[in-house]
Amino acid sequence: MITMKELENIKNDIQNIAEAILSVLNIDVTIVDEDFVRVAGTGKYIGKIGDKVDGYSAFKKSFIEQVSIFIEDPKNSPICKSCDHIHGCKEFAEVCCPIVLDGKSYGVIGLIAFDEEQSKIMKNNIDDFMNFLKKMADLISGKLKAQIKTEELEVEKKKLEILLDSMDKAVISIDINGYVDKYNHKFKELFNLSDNDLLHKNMFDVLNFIKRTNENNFSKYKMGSFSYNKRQRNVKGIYNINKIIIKGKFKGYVIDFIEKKEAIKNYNKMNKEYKITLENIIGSSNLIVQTKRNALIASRSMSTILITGESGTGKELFARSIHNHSDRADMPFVTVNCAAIPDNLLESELFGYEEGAFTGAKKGGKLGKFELADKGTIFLDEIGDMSLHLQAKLLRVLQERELDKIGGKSNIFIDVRIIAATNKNLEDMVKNGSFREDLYYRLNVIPIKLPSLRERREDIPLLINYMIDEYSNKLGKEILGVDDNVKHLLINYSWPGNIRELQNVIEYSINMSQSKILTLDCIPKSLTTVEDDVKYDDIGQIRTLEELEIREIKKALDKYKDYKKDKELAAKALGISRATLYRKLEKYKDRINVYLNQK
Ligand SMILES: Nc1ncnc2c1ncn2[C@@H]1O[C@H](COP(=O)(O)OP(=O)(O)OP(=O)(O)O)[C@@H](O)[C@H]1O
Repeated sequence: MITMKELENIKNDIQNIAEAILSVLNIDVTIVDEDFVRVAGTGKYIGKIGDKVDGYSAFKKSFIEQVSIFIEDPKNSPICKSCDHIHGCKEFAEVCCPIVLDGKSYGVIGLIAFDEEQSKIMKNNIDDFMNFLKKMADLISGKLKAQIKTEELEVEKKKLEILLDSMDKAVISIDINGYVDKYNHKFKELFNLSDNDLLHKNMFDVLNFIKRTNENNFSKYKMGSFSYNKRQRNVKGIYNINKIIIKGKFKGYVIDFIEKKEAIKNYNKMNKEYKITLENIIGSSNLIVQTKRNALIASRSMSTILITGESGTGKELFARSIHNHSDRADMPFVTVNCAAIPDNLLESELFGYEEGAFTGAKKGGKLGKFELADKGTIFLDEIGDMSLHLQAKLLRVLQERELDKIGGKSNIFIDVRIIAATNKNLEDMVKNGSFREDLYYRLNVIPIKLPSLRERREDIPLLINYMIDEYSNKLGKEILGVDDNVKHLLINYSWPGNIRELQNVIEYSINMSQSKILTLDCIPKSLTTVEDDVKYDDIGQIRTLEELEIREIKKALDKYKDYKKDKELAAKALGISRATLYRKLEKYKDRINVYLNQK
């Protein structure tokens, strides 16, 4: 918001307009700003520019009410009665018009007749005079608008410059041909460049690790790594290219650069913020307690770990906790999902490549995840999905502890702890030839098998409470717990998706819940309506006769729910009388009525 008197800023333009009016109409002009200080004038007003004219009542009225005013006879006009200068007034007639922009008055422009002749001309052509004056006032407000916009843009520009300079990334913007537009201090510092090195220069000449290219294929390169060795600076790092597109038109690029050591520092910082430990893994069942104990012992060793378990059992959580308990905790923990990256990209993702390794390889080469994890831990998730070709490469890394980069002249020694995980049965895969036996033994030095949720049902109430707390906070709802029916259902469900599925169910239910206690009506229908044989697993789970009875009654009621004689038909199907069915419904009313209400 500009606060200084705006007309003052364009006073030269205004004076030119005043003189133009005089030369057309041959009548003197005076223009005042919002404080009634004269900013322009002609004739006898020239010497009075800068004077305050607050006694002019017609100007005041015009300014406040935003109306044009014509005063035919100043000495007798009611408007002029309150004017301080009424007695010594030398005016014969006057027209004034407010200068208005976006509903706000900024000043007044006035034409003053100082003799009979001028007054006559004015009176005879008053409509034209008014129109003309209005046009001139619009001209001034147009100039004012442009001036305000320019100042706003300057403020924005300054803010952006400060913002750019306070960034800890080096940033440069270039036009579509690569000519340097803006850059920040960090950019000059990173590459040891001065303003002279950059002024009117082409960035592709200054930083020749970025390939000069045309718009279409440049866009392919969204990021890359670089190695810059010039002007006593030897830096390696990563850059990101962002296209500037305005109204569908391509206007240039903004490129940011980050040094490798900074990137690693940031990576570590992010990891540190996610400092999960074994104590945070919820569960007090014998199975999970024993698994946590094994994980803690494994964390103290440098040997490779293979974590197995169904999807959603917490394999990544365990891997992170093991890293965080190890003496590598302050170094990076780098995750690679071997199933999510296409095989042809996985090799360069894992091992990186040297500059010029193949056509299309980025200048400066690429850092692999193994290098990024130096002195830390690499977590190879879904290892069972790795191709046989890459399995051979990984085996070499495990055996030699050396990285053979694509196109690399020398091998790089790596100090990385490996934790692999899979939900596949690797032994079966070894048998059918889809997983290398030698790699399997190299990975499986310390095996950790995570139990499924249904093998540790006693942990479910604990997990439910923990997740209710977590999601209530996240979703801003006050949920205190679950009712007995929900608890019963969740404990007995088979949980094929394990803890991740439980998390989803709790999040969904909290979203749906209208009360502070979760009831069956907010549980996903998929859980409450699945066939009991699916809902309950059969591994070692023995159901009570009462449960079986309830299950069969529910089934019968469900089957005949659309029939008029539903109870009679259900009783018949169950081989009992209607009276017995009603007796049982009364007995199990809590569990069966809730079930019925959901239908
Ligand atoms: N014991 C636990 N206590 C609390 N949350 C847990 C626990 N185990 C797992 N989780 C949570 O469950 C979700 C799934 O865990 P994670 O991703 O580690 O499983 P995963 O076995 O690696 O799954 P996938 O095989 O599908 O990759 C995560 O959000 C994790 O935080």
